[in-house]
Amino acid sequence: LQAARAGNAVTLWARDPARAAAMAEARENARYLPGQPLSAAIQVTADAAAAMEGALFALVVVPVQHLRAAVAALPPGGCPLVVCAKGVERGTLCLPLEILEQLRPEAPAAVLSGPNFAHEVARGLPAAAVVASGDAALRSLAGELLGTAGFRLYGGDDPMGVQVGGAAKNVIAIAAGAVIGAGLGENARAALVTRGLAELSRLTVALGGRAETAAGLSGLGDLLLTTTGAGSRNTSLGMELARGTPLEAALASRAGVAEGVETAPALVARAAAAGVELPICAAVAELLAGELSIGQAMGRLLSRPRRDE
Ligand SMILES: NC(=O)C1=CN([C@@H]2O[C@H](COP(=O)(O)OP(=O)(O)OC[C@H]3O[C@@H](n4cnc5c(N)ncnc54)[C@H](OP(=O)(O)O)[C@@H]3O)[C@@H](O)[C@H]2O)C=CC1
Ligand SMILES: O=C(CO)COP(=O)(O)O
Repeated sequence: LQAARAGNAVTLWARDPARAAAMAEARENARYLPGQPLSAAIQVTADAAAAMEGALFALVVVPVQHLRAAVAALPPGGCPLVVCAKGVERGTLCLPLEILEQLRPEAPAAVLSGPNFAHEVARGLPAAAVVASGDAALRSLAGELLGTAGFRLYGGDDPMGVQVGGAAKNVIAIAAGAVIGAGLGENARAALVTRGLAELSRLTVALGGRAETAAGLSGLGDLLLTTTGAGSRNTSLGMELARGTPLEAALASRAGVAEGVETAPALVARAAAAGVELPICAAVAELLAGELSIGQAMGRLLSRPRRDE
């Protein structure tokens, strides 16, 4: 919707032909963005090769645990990819651009991230994001083609920092939701989020990113949105867990993905491999794995003194 609003001819690809046909017919993505009409500039198809033919780039917007399968299913060659997933792949511990690098090593790629609830961007409400890549031509092309006055898109040359921010904020949001759900108050959440930002920054630097990226839109910006926005799937999941809903039931009752769930253990393992301890993210991973009760997790999240805070 934003790409069309910025004046581009857009092809929306969906993997399910029946759903693609329904969207084309209704001119609406009724499942994910109900009530938001698809403008005439948007064509819908289930044919990935047709969607990518002649495209300047493709936005890849699938959850990170499905990114490898989705990209592997794309036709070979094709256009550069701009990935919007926020998380770490379980097993491989890859960040999104690392998955793309393994599958399409020759193709330029970028990551687009920031404080951007999809339903608000879809409505054209003001927002900002960063598009980061080692490929300067791709990041400026994406910025020019997707940015508008109401959707300010900054170019960035620290894709590692941007990816770490997007992954870590989802895990910290589960912790923040748990703190609020447990009735521990706004002071506790602010303390937790600030310490979460310190974890996000440490990991960013350890993986070769820059601390200033952690303080930007894809780090602090998205952390603020996700840990305070009522619409966050990760924060609301944390709230449900704190109120006693079992993880399976909480996941079954929601429509979209909560990336922090699968990302938490992978992020902690990736950090450990880089020699970095992430106490908040580790507590979330152990809570999700059933290794900590909510009470124990709260103790770990809020009581443990940190030498760097
Ligand atoms: N929603 C938001 O506000 C934002 C989300 N993000 C990030 O974007 C990513 C996607 O999130 P979101 O769209 O909300 O997730 P949802 O769970 O709402 O939707 C998942 C989408 O991915 C598709 N999908 C899943 N598996 C595959 C696959 N193997 N091949 C092709 N398509 C697949 C689904 O298609 P189908 O319907 O056919 O199952 C669906 O369109 C996440 O990493 C999230 O963190 C980033 C910024 C904001
Ligand atoms: O990434 C997001 C906003 O920038 C969406 O957050 P949730 O997945 O927690 O809803």
